[in-house]
Amino acid sequence: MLNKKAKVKGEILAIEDNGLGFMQVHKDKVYVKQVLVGEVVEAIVTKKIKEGYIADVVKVIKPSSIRTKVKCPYFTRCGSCNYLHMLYPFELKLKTEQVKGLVEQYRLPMQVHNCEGMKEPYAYRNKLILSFGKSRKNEVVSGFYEPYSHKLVNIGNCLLHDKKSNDLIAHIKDCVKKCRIDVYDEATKRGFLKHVQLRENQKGEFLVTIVVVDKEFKGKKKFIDMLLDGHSEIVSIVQNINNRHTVVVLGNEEVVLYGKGYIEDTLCGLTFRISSKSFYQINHEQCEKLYTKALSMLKLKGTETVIDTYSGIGTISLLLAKQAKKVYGVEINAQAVKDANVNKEINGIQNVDFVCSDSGEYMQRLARVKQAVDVVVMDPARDGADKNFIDALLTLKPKHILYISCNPETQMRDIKQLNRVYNCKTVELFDMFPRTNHVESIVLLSRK
Ligand SMILES: C[S@@+](CC[C@H](N)C(=O)[O-])C[C@H]1O[C@@H](n2cnc3c(N)ncnc32)[C@H](O)[C@@H]1O
Repeated sequence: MLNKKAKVKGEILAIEDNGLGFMQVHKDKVYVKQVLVGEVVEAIVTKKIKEGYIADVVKVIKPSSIRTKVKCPYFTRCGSCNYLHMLYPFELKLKTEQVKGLVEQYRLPMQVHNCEGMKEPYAYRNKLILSFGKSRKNEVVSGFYEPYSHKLVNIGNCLLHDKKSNDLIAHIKDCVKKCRIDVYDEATKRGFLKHVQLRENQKGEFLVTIVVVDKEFKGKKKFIDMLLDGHSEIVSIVQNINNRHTVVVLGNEEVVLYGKGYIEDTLCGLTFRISSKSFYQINHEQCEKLYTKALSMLKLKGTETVIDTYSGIGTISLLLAKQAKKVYGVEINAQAVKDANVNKEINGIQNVDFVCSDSGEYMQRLARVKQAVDVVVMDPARDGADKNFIDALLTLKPKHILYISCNPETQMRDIKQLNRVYNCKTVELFDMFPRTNHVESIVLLSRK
């Protein structure tokens, strides 16, 4: 049993899927931030978790040869990146090895291909959420959260965002201060401004979403005028109202304060409208590679009916439409479905229908009427698919299932259940989130 602030010393035996280095200290498991396999380190315990303890590294006694100088001044505190201290080729290798480990753990007969990285693995994020809060001294703090904590780290430039985003963050912070906007304090649950979400398209245009606790926005005009002054890259500003005291960033209600309330982006040759509440892949370059690979893996003939589940704003559905007879996109977020229907119009595509539904329930409905389905594409959130969904797949038995995931752990868990009916040969990995412990993965399952 270790106390908080206990000093521990030892060798890092593995890097876990969550990016933390594993160290055994007598009977205790200690997970150390920002270390590498084989390193001998001294660390200080900061938190007790179910599996053991979280610790911060104090001194690297024996550094790894793949350790590199970190270029970010916030790295030791901020929770956005966790692999900045590792040479990038080794990050790709680690991600590949970790997925191989999962495949072995679930005893799946699959070959894991090397993770496809970026040439320049920085400045790729097209979305960011700047959170606001107060320090103990009651000063305004704005930035990203520390990992495993609700403490905010005051961020200046972030390496994962381009110069335009970083400049806009600085400008927004300045406007908040100058307009004396009351920021939200998590401790007292008081204050007005919680977060600002930025979304950028390929043209460098921004949709700015201001998340506040109330519809009444005192000093709104002055704030908006100041935000826009000299910043023509802001094409729209939306006020999002979130008065729930939870970790969920966006509320349901929105008011458009400036512009159209959305931005448009081009991806794989199509145009997509994106609203603040809709999902859109955060790495444009890698997303194009991912979608291109996904489509080529399916080898559609043009005669198939495809169900694209967890379809977001319809990106995959609309790309698939060119190669299939009919596509149905299924998405739970009503705003995303609205965007998807507009995207269908913008791109002049007719053979796609979008349905607002829970994907598991939708699939169950198809299973009850024994609907013939050729192909199911699934791209769920990190939790993976639920029992309803997997059971329906096993009843419907489509010829192919293409499973895209941002969490290979839940993806392999789900594939294990499908494996008695489906063959799966390869796992394709794309580094959608360089310098973090996350990776995107695709598996094609073909009925035995
Ligand atoms: C990882 S995103 C993928 C979106 C889209 N395929 C893309 O590539 O842009 C997952 C999507 O699933 C949606 N979603 C989450 N739970 C769902 C559910 N139970 N049923 C249907 N959609 C769901 C989310 O709103 C989100 O749009």
